[in-house]
Amino acid sequence: MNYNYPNIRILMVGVGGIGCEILKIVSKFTFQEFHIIDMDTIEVSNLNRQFLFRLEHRGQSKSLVAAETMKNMAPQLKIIAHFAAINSPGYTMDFFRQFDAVIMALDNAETRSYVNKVCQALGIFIVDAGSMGFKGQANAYYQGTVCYDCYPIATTQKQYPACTIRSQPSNCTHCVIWAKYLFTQLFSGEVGILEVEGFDKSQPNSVFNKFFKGEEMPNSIDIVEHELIKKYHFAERKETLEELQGMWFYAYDELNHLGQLQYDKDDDLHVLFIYASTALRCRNFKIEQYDYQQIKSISGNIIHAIASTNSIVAALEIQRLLSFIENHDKAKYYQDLNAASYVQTGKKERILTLKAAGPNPLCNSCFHNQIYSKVDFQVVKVVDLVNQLKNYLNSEINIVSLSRIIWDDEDEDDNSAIRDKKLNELFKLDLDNRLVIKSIEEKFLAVFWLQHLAGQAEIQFASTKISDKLLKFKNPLQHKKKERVRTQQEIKELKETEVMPIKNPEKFQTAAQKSTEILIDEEPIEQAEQNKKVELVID
Ligand SMILES: Nc1ncnc2c1ncn2[C@@H]1O[C@H](COP(=O)(O)OP(=O)(O)OP(=O)(O)O)[C@@H](O)[C@H]1O
Ligand SMILES: [Zn+2]
Repeated sequence: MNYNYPNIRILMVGVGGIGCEILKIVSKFTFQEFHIIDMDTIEVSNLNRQFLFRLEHRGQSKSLVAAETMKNMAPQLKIIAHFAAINSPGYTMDFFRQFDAVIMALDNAETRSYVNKVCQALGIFIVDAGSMGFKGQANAYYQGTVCYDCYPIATTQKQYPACTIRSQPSNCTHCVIWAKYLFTQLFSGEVGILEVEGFDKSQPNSVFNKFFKGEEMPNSIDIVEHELIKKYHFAERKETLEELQGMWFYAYDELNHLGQLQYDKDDDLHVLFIYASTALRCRNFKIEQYDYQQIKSISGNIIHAIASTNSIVAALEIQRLLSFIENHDKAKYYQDLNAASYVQTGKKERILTLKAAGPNPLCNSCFHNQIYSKVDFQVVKVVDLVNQLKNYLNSEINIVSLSRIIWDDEDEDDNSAIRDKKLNELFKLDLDNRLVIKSIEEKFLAVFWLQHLAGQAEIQFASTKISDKLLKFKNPLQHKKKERVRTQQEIKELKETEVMPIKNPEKFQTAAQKSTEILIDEEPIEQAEQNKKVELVID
């Protein structure tokens, strides 16, 4: 393999299971720069599949260790590591702007959506993959194609009625969910669904009696004499009531001194509390209890990661990245992009690539009119910015930021409260502020990215047109895609295949039911297209 891309700058977000696989694949490649970013540190539980890390790296930064390990494996690959979250201050649009493509190797929807929004605005190509046990998915997004946010994520998590959790549990999972709400109520400072009152948090006995003793339970539990137990070590047998209380009281006391907490499935003390609380509640309601590992898995919504699924979806991401870099036949290329690959390993192995729906016209992440301005937030007033924006867009407007209306042309009273404020009273100085601008009839007009720039008193707007970074790539090896219609046999297989619903299972089903699915074969052609640059228009 000889993949040389001296003009291409890549950002990879997330250096976990999929990220490590990506690095393995690109270890023979050359890029101008390959940035990797992750805010997390290495845990022992990562080692079985994140092969760039060893036991001695425990507690160290994933991105820094990965870059160091790769130095030996791939000295030619210019890796630049960032030990930070991609959505933290400093990683602004100007940081993103330097990249031609972003590889997402993430484990959460929030970050995916954030990266998607920025890349859609800047015309940066994205490949994305996710895995969940034996199932996985890979997608690619670019301006003008369906984007990550176009269709809301279908949640695969089962929902339980609050009354079942509060007072009528009938299986151990209900008790685990209850134990997590108990954790939230006691240690996070948030109001969970339990909303139990009338106990003294500084008195563990009072808390225990409130939650585990009571007429309403089939089996009320009294506090018995017990020794504190600091660690779970009962894998071989069921623990006694004394032992469960020993765990519960130890964990309660420790957690109660730690301040506000969010449940962390990787923290043994948190899990000890959940385990003991679940087991006690199971005894309260005479429910058969799962073992420690099962309870831990349910509490963290853990589906064990499978290295081979990660490796396949990582390969699909790279395949899409290469097809982006090498392909100059744009029309066909877009068609390919509007497709999602579904992977299934394990007993039934399959990789399916299906055409996705087109962009959602109501999605403002990929709304094509994206404008920018950098001004001095300490100098410019809200009213001046709004007036110039109205002029620029030639419309009455309302402005929404993070789902909050901050300006409405029809609401003089509310506007008067902020019109003379400086921008720094409303917006953050060290981040890109993303505002959605609508007409007063609620029609999308633009996505407006507002940044602070000290000393810039004059307001100017810039906007990108659908960019053509694609044509920057000069690789002589190009591909022409040949379409063919699926055979009846293939359609039958598609319908029978179970796929992973990371996103849009409904969409997959409708796509699978369609009989005119298109498969894309690739064959090289030789024809160079002209270089075009990203167009940045400053009015
Ligand atoms: N906002 C973000 N910025 C940078 N990296 C992120 C961000 N959100 C998540 N990540 C990283 O993405 C990676 C995802 O990897 P993976 O799904 O393998 O999760 P993990 O935490 O390593 O493993 P597991 O969750 O299975 O224990 C993690 O290393 C995580 O720190
Ligand atoms: Zn969209």
